Amino acid sequence: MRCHAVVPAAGAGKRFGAGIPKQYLLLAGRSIQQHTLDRLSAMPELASVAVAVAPDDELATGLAYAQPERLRFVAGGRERMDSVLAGIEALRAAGAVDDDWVLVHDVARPLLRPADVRLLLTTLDGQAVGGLLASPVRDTMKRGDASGLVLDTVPREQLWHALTPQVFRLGLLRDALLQARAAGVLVTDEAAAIERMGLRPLLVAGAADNIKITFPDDLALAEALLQAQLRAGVTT
Ligand SMILES: Nc1ccn([C@@H]2O[C@H](COP(=O)(O)OP(=O)(O)OP(=O)(O)O)[C@@H](O)[C@H]2O)c(=O)n1
Ligand SMILES: C[C@](O)(CO)[C@H](O)COP(=O)(O)O
Repeated sequence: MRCHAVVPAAGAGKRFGAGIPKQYLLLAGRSIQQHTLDRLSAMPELASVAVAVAPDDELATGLAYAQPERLRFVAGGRERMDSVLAGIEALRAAGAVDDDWVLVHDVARPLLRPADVRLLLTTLDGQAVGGLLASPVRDTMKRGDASGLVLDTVPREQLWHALTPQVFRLGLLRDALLQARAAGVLVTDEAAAIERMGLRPLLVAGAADNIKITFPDDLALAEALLQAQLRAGVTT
């Protein structure tokens, strides 16, 4: 299966509130962005890597990456789905075709295990629709109202945390995202756009340490998880 990667990396990190986009914060001495892009570009299973950065981003191309020749930086968009579409268009302009697979992975998830990428790609090879890494919900889930009072308890059986990568055929994903955008629907992951078409992506259980750095306390957690990954030898 010929597979390319798109890395949405154009976010502002508002929930983190660092004053700079969170992907440029340091994790064990290197930026979150460098960790994520180095892990993806080291994977021969990925034919190319398109990175969608903010149009006014002046940091991305000045950083030292392990394999910079594998990275193609393009201007992202106002929403995550716009950035993913921009990455897809860049892949198409470089020769990718509708039947190729595209793997979409958040730059804010630097602890992605290469073994999980291989598991996802192997599991999906031969699948019709595509799918995503996910992690089963462990806690009891509550829905709260605006004042923080419990509205109800959400049955957690068959509930998953959607992670990334999410992998679909390039043409199908492009159509799905364009249709969602045309309908004014803001999807927060690629699978939701595919689901809008009446299709059912496959959930593939991945490591729970594939966290998305979103809030300040996620950075210390990521530091600890990275050290555990290094000790376990699961970063390559
Ligand atoms: N217009 C956007 C918005 C988000 N992203 C990317 O989508 C991923 C997941 O988004 P999120 O964690 O929400 O990142 P931010 O949008 O930066 O965070 P916030 O919502 O707190 O501003 C991130 O890698 C982010 O860089 C993107 O490429 N383009
Ligand atoms: C794609 C994603 O990481 C799956 O959980 C998530 O939807 C991104 O959401 P965000 O609001 O853009 O961080």
